Amino acid sequence: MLSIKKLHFAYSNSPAVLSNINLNFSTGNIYGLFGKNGEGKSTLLKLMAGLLFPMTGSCNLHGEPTKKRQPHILKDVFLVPEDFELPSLRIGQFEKINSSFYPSFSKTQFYDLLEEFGLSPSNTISKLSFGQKKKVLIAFGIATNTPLLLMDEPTNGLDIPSKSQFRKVMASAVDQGKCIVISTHQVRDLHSLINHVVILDDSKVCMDLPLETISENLWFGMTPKKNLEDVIYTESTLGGRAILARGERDETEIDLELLFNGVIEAGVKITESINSETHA
Ligand SMILES: Nc1ncnc2c1ncn2[C@@H]1O[C@H](COP(=O)(O)OP(=O)(O)OP(=O)(O)O)[C@@H](O)[C@H]1O
Repeated sequence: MLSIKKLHFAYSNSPAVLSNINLNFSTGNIYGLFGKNGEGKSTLLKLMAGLLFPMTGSCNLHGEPTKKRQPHILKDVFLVPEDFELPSLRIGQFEKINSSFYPSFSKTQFYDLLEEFGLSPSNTISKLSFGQKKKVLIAFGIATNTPLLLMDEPTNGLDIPSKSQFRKVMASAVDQGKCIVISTHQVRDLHSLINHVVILDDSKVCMDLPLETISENLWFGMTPKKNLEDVIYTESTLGGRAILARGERDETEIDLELLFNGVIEAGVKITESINSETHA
């Protein structure tokens, strides 16, 4: 669906934010996009949405460059940004004005989602809190039913019950015709939601794998492994020492936070370990 090839991007004369990025995003998947602060996650999402343009390389949706901003391409992508300004309108008015850009927009779905989030179409947006405004955008984004839905830190500003609501709402929004990409630092908010991990580090993609491949090849746990040679990365936690090790075909639940820290600290060892297993 969306294909990024040899993409380079820098802001004016600054060093490259993204360098030689190659990624493919396909329908039926929910991608988790992770990276440290300033690694270029928001920049990548904006490039995907056609809001920024690659310096070299390409970013194509349905084979056409998003940078051309053609209406028949833009109708198929919606970005829920991290920071935003919304007009001082009632939610219902906002919906009437903006829904016309998205042919598959469902007003019923939007209103149902608003209700789920405890909001009403008669609410005035400027009188809402940041978290409530974010809920309006999340609900609107899902209701656009665009084949590509991009979300930048969607759970930032949401309270604890709303984070569970977010997971529930997202799970109901997934279908085989959609591709969803969610960038976040709140990895626990994506628990059991994503099925593919993309990690950016040092301007590059350092992991791009389905969760299935990760769980087949890596072992996550708290108990010390007998065979210390298998251990790739460890870190202290309140409950003891968390361990990331080479898999033994006994699948364990993926700890996304441990995976992220492990990839940043011991990336090559992890990639080599997965490659050697998958090529065995
Ligand atoms: N408009 C801009 N002009 C110049 N530099 C920018 C601009 N926006 C972002 N940057 C720089 O580009 C780099 C990547 O920023 P970006 O916001 O994409 O990172 P991020 O991974 O989303 O970060 P975070 O996790 O902190 O949200 C950072 O070094 C940032 O300072």
